Amino acid sequence: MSTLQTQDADAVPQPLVVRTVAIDDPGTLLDLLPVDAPLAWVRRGDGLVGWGEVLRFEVTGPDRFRAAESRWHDALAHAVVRDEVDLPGTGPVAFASFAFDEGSPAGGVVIVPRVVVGRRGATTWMTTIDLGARIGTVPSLDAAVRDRTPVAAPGAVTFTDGAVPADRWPDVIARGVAAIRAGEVDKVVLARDVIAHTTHPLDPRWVLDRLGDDYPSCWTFSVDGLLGATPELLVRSEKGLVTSRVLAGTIRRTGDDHADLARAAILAHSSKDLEEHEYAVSSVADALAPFCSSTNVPDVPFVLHLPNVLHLASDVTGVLSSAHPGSDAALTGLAPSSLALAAALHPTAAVCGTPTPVARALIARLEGMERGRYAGPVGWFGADGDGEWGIALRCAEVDPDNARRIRLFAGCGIVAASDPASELAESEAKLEPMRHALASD
Ligand SMILES: C=C(O[C@H]1C=CC=C(C(=O)O)[C@@H]1O)C(=O)O
Repeated sequence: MSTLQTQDADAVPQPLVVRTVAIDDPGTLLDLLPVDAPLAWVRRGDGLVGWGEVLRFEVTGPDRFRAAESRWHDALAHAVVRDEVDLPGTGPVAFASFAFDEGSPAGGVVIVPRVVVGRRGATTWMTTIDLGARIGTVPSLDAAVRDRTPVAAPGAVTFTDGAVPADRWPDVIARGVAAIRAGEVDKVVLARDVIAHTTHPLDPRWVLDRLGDDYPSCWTFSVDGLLGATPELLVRSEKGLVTSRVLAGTIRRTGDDHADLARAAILAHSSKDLEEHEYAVSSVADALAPFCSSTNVPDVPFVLHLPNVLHLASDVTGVLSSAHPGSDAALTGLAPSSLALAAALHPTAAVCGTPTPVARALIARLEGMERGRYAGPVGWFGADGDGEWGIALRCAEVDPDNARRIRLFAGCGIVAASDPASELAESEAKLEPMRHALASD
């Protein structure tokens, strides 16, 4: 496991100096972002945006979540914090995203921004984070965003095959179905990628603005070149309450509202989709149970309507028990952080399969693609460990060496009754948000 941070490792670590103040309504959060390395976690206009980099930790391997958490604790150990708002997302905040696979070179990255602007309902705030300085006055937001360059369109976009060409992907699915019918696994989630080539280097804000407008019920995120709008919340942990929005089971929308209502009814009664969904819900409920004194797992999913697809969805909730046997929390008396919960939940059967270890091995054998940070946890956490982590879906990764090259991802849950051609069509529907967000019209 390796970690890396922007501070000189041999130097005496300087304390973080953090100040949060209430500010007047700054308008749309995403509109505040700079072109370089924007950070975002926004849904329905609420959430956090950030920029600048006070600290950066890079982690790899099976221990990547724990390593990230311990670096964050170290950074906070001597922090000087003045928080005049005291809400989730105020005070010290770090954004992070992690690879799906423990062996992935993508590992994970934690970024502590210089400036965070947040909104929760009618309350808006700004946090400034620095190293080693004394708490001073907070610069005005106007000063912080004065020299923003206008958002630029990417120009014409062409798409080429990713690791597995689209016309060969149904074979991959067929092999997954065969493995299920042979009794190897109950469910496996298989994914593909597509490469977008833009005329101009991508301005991430172009994509984020469009995703935020088109998919307001999703969590629009941006962390270190990974951009997307995910409908799936891996876990939110806030003052002892945990929530997870589990999705699995999908049908494409037609564009005709009347026809889509009929499709919603078909989805809600599809035994293939209900089976796919049940595996995902169980994986989340089972992973949360050891941490919770009580959980609420809906018996029946609801249908989530997105502009491109309809999903079967279940909101699983729980109350954290402060100390479960055998845990760090049992020793410390502290509840697990949101990142510890995300680590315990990942990978759910919405992105991996059932049983998890066999599905993971099957993905490695069949998929023919390095997932990178696609399908991994992405989100933010604060000094008290509370935070929100989505599953990085409906997303794309900008090539760090070529901002005209962007990798888009989509995957599908496969069960015994899955049809390869239908799954290819479903993956196209899941690519639609990013394809559209990249278009210049
Ligand atoms: C793996 C993806 O979606 C998951 C989440 C919702 C529905 C899914 C499905 O119906 O297959 C997938 O489990 C993806 O969008 O890349």
